[in-house]
Amino acid sequence: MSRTRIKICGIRDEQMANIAAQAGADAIGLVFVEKSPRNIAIDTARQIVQSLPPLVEPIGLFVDEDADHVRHVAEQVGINTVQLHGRESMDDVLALDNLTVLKAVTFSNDPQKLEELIDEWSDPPSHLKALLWDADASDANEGLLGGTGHRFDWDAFAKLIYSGKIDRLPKPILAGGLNPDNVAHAIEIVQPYAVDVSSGVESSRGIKDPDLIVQFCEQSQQAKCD
Ligand SMILES: O=C(O)c1ccccc1NCC(=O)[C@H](O)[C@H](O)COP(=O)(O)O
Repeated sequence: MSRTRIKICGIRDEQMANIAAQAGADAIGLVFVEKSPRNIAIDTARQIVQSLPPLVEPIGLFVDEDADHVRHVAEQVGINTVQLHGRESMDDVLALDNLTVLKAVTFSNDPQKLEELIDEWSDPPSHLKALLWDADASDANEGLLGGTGHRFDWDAFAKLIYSGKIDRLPKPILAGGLNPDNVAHAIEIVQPYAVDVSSGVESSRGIKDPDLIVQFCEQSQQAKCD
């Protein structure tokens, strides 16, 4: 039986980072997107990274930034893994081959859009380790492409996984609209490599709630995995 990894995104201070780590999070997300309510400064991010216990991965999140900027921030903060959460292409990923990359993609029920997505991300380079599947929320939240609490059709996604059509894609991380009440059910349906949450563990926009983080991790850990 394998274990579903947990990423808590949009951490903004050391205390919350350590609550997440203590609760069992494998990774925390640090958002470098100016118009996000979860955006943090480089100095704050560096302090959070330095305060983390070993074996908890800090992940820097960017939207449509050029490679030099991403590399510069990663170096300043001391992170080795980045999440590209905009409309980045395979070429953008290839330009970051000194980093581990997670690429966010939008799940669509439209077969043609799915085919295009599969074509684009099949046979990835070795530093592209996972695709983070999120809901299409481009109209919501001031145009932000993530952290909106929107979910997508998990049953359709599970069917796609079991069809074998995305076997040549990087490992799937399930995101979008997860919270402590639905994460165990989502894991049981989809059996993703990892789950990712932001607004589902917040008491208000951009403000993380320690109790919800703990509940989210407990529920994820208790879910039945294949
Ligand atoms: O978190 C943000 O503010 C954000 C801003 C711009 C692009 C992406 C962003 N977050 C991406 C994440 O990894 C979220 O955890 C993911 O979209 C799920 O969000 P939620 O539905 O709120 O759990």
